[in-house]
Order: sequence, then structure tokens, then C-alpha cells
Amino acid sequence: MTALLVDRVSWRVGAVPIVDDVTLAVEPGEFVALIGPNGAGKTSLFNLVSGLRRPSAGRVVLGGDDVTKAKPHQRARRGLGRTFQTSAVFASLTVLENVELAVRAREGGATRPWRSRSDRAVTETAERILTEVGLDDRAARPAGELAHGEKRKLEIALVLAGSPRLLLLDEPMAGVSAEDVPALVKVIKGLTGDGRSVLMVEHHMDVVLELADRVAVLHHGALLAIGTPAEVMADATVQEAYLGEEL
Ligand SMILES: Nc1ncnc2c1ncn2[C@@H]1O[C@H](COP(=O)(O)OP(=O)(O)OP(=O)(O)O)[C@@H](O)[C@H]1O
Repeated sequence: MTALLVDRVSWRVGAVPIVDDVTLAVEPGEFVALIGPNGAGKTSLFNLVSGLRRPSAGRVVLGGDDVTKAKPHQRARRGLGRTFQTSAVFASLTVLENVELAVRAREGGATRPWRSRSDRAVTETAERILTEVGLDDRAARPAGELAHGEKRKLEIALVLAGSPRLLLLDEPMAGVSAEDVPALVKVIKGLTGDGRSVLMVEHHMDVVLELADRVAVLHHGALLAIGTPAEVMADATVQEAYLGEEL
């Protein structure tokens, strides 16, 4: 079953179409990168998928369920996870404690303690996630002391605590120093294991080309092209859309 279907989605502000009749499917285990010049509508499309905005027309379908009218937390319960460019990390807590909190939040531990698992089980889950993102050797460090690239990994860990089937990554390389990029790319590459899907907005084309199975190009709110990285890079309309910008 398709992990995500964006079905003829439009979002208008007043009469201005910001997202214009976009259709896009992400399959289980697939990695799709969403690119486009500044102001193309990438963040707006993410907001429509995660439920921060409601489309003016069209449907958003997650794992076969129509979630067009569902709120963000309801979509999260249906397997959608999203990282933001602003961090939700508690700087004074350790890296492990941050992930433990996220695991408990997923289980409603604070408000429904009778449903929470034992401390040991929560810690084990958090440790497994830290290993997955390559932060196991940082578990006992205060999160505030992490380098930028490590913080990005922690943000991914916090989203993984929700056991998402589809991850929306919003510019995961933003602010990450060049030397930290390869390690972060390696972690992100591993995220599609076990049938999990990723939809990523990213400006660094080398990262996009390395990670993406398919690339979708937005331009003026509309889907200009979608295909393998090689197909999209060779597309004359895509090159034209990027004229004057770095591709
Ligand atoms: N709430 C809003 N009201 C009016 N216009 C908006 C609103 N949100 C976004 N826009 C406009 O819609 C267009 C697309 O914005 P969006 O942030 O989705 O683009 P983007 O592709 O993510 O850009 P960038 O790469 O610069 O982050 C922009 O022209 C923006 O000014």
C-alpha cells in the first residue's frame, strides 16, 4: 500500500495558489526528495502533508487512510513523523533522557501512567534508537553540548521514538558543517530500512542525489518533474526553472 498519496492537492491563500494541483505518491521503503527554487512551495506542501494546513482542494492519504481532515497529532498516530528546522531538544537533559521522554510521550506515559511500560523497557527502546542514529556514545552527555550535526541526529531520534512509517525531513543538512555531512547522510540513508519511507526537502543537491530514489521538483507551487535523480537532472524544464540558482 502506498505510504503517502498527495492527490491533486492545492492550497490557496486568498486567490493566490501556493500549492497548485500537486499529485505525488511515496511507496513503502522509498526515499523521495522534494526540491525546487526558493519560494516554490516545498514547506507549504510539507505543512499540508503533516496537517498544519488544510488543502483548498484534493486529498492527503496516509497508508491508505484519508487524513485530509485529520489534525497533526492524529496523523502522527497513523505513522507520520516530521522533523523541524527549529529544535525541540531539552539542552540540560542528557541525550538518552531526551529520547526516553519522546518514547514515553508516544505512549502517553505522562497522562496515562497505567499504560506506560517499565523504565527499563523505555530505556532499552531509547538506546536502540540512539544506536540507529549513531549517538550511542553520546547518551550520557547533556544535549546542549552536542555539535550541530549531532543535534540533527538527536532530532531524528526524537521523531523515531514515535515509530513513524513515513518521515518528513525538513532540510536536515541546514547549518551542519561540511565535515559532519557524511555521517548524517549515512544515518539518513539507513532510515528507509524495514519499509519506512522518507520525504525530504533539501537544498544540497549532492545530498539529494546520493539519498533519493526519486526526486520531485516543485516550481511556482506546481509539480514540474518527478523521476530518478538522473532523469530529473537531465530535464530541460528543471534546468530552466533553476536558471540563476544553484542546482
Ligand atoms: N501563510 C502564507 N500566506 C501567504 N503566502 C504564503 C504563506 N505561506 C507561504 N506563502 C508564500 O508561498 C510561497 C511558497 O512558500 P514556501 O515556504 O512553501 O516555499 P519553499 O519552497 O519552502 O521556499 P524555501 O526554499 O525558501 O524555504 C512563497 O512565495 C511564500 O511567500
